[in-house]
Amino acid sequence: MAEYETPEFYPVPFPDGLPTIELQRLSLARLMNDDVDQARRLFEICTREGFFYLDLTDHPKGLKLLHGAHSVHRVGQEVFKVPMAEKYKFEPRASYETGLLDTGYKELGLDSEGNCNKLELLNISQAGFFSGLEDYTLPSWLAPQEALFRSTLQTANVIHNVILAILERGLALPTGAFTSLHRLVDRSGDFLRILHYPAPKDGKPHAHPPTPAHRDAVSVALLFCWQGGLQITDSTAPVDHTVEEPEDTWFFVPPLPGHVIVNLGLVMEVLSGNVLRAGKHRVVTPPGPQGLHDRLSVLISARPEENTPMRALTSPKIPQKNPEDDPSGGEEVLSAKEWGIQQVLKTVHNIRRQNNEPLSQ
Ligand SMILES: O=C(O)CCC(=O)C(=O)O
Ligand SMILES: [Fe+2]
Repeated sequence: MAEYETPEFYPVPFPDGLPTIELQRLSLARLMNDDVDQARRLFEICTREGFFYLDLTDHPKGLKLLHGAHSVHRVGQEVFKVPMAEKYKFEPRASYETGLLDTGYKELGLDSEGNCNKLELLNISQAGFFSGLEDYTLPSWLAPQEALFRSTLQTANVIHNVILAILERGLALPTGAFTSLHRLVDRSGDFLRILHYPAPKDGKPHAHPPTPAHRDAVSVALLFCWQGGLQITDSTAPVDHTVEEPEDTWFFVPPLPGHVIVNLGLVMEVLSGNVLRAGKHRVVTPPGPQGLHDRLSVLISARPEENTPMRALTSPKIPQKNPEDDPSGGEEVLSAKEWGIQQVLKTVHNIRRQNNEPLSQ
């Protein structure tokens, strides 16, 4: 068995016979070695489904990230056991309701005893550690993991930027057009997130997906998971949730050992004038007997520096809006921070609506 394999994270195999999608597999080593064909495939995927598997086992940076994610998984197995009252003390930023969900604890569903029964998140802020602009202190039950979180965020930032550099070349943008907006030290909403989906107590799948259909309000997301549950859709239903995607348009993306699932976020749609596409996805209760086990995932996402104007960049490959087509004189351009808060709030409200909970809590 290869040293990066972690069979203990896979309590039950992914069941056969389910609708699954075979995402393309790209190689980190080939992307990092400027392999032209591999870069072309990456660009094409990002103009279509916006989801792919990235093999991390063929490059030292990839192996480093993989080991980091495994260690974070082990941390996740322990830290969610901390009493709820302690977890609530690790607060999200106090802007609007949720801020950018880049730091702090958040649960999305409680049982009658006040314990989380659906989904809880721990967010660790990259800017908190690296921007030098804040005094970022983790609660005592997370503080021993600071070095692990720092090194995992740092390695992920390198890989985010490998992908962003390929996308800026594909769009014929000047070198640095994307990467200079995603520096490790920027003030941004970048985060490392541990997600915990407790297994339903009655053993039956949740009536509603614990994470409903959405696209991430980020630039690039790196998702590690070990249980099934992640699904993507080929439905063209609008993302405003006025129309539900038909059930038969959802396909499972099974976890693949040694690989991270990469998905492009909505920021890249905006900056590329919709040439690049963010992948719509959701997370349902893990299928079959996997549903009897808690699900943990680790998500490491890059966002642009918080003052970045959220509008299309200029390039011959990016269709430019003609101001004469817009009698209102153009929409207000939000900063990455304002825009991100709006997007996160939409997703959180959608979860609450689905759970029949009041919208502000
Ligand atoms: O837990 C997962 O597998 C995905 C979570 C997700 O989509 C998100 O937090 O945006
Ligand atoms: Fe997501």
